[in-house]
Amino acid sequence: MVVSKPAIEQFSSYLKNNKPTTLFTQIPLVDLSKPDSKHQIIKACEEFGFFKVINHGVPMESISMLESEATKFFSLPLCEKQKTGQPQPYGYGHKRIGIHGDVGWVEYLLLTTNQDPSLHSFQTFRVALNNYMKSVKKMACEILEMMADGLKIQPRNVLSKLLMDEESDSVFRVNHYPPCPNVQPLSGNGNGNGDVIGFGEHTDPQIISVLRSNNTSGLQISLREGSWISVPPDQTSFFINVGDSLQVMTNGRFKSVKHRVVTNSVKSRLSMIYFCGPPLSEKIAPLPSLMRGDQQSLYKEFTWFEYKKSAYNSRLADNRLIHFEKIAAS
Ligand SMILES: C=C1C[C@]23C[C@@]1(O)CC[C@H]2[C@@]12CC[C@H](O)[C@@](C)(C(=O)O1)[C@H]2[C@@H]3C(=O)O
Ligand SMILES: O=C(O)CCC(=O)C(=O)O
Ligand SMILES: [Fe+2]
Repeated sequence: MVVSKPAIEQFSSYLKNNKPTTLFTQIPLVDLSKPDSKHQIIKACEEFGFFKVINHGVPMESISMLESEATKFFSLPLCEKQKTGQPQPYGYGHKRIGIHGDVGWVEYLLLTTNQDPSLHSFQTFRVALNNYMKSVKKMACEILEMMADGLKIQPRNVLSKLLMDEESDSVFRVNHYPPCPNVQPLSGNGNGNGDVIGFGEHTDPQIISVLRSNNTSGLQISLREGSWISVPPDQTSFFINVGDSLQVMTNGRFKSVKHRVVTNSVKSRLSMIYFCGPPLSEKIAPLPSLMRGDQQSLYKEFTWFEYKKSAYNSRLADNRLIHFEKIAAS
């Protein structure tokens, strides 16, 4: 993969001014087999918009099968990978993320979770993917139901039903970050690895995102006060991001988490992410059962279709929700 030097220098100087901290902050850990996990989920969503999940019930075998198929795919010659189509937005992409000039040290495959035609010439990959997605979707629904319980809202499938809907607009992404030789080493940046951005800072537009990666570091999340912390990788666990849609559905009680990926100079990183999206026609608004007394919505009314359209017209680092906020009356 070739990235022009000016682009790399641009990233290096960006990172110099956005150094991650190594504060003693711990990533919230939720053990799904514990009876109090619903309370831990709520706390983590309120404080970080992010948490790690163990005892998730996704068989290690289906994770490893997908990882191995994805690794095989990314080691194919470029022309083979391009048979899955140009990312519009679905298909194989490298370096360019979206269509508005964002770039990263990454190649990826972006797919719909329905019968995506992109993988028709990669049957074993498709089988491994379907198998994996089935278990991950089940876990995501369980987490969304625990969230409803923790928020004390009824019915408990108020969020998970959006994923179960046949029309659910969920997306699946596999990212491969090849090792990236350091161009301009930075001292003391706290992450001990590359200086180049693999995937620029952003929030995910959907409800939640369910991420699994191999044991290579790179993912960082932004804390509320603006500092960045590195997420220690754990290939046996999953990481959950609160997306913009869940921020709106909780009327700002949960905040979508800003995150990014920096490259590693020695090891490659492989991540697979299930972005849990509602049906396109779904109205994204604060859940009525969460609104107390005369509490007002912080957001204008919109559908997922409207939000997605606007989001896909934005740059990665943009604040996408700002266009949908109500102007506070003074
Ligand atoms: C620059 C962009 C890539 C993105 C669409 C967008 O215009 C802004 C949101 C981006 C994002 C981030 C989370 C997911 O990776 C993604 C698939 C999504 O739903 O929103 C990507 C989009 C993409 O890669 O096309
Ligand atoms: O690859 C990763 O670890 C995270 C990528 C990401 O945030 C995304 O694809 O939206
Ligand atoms: Fe993301």
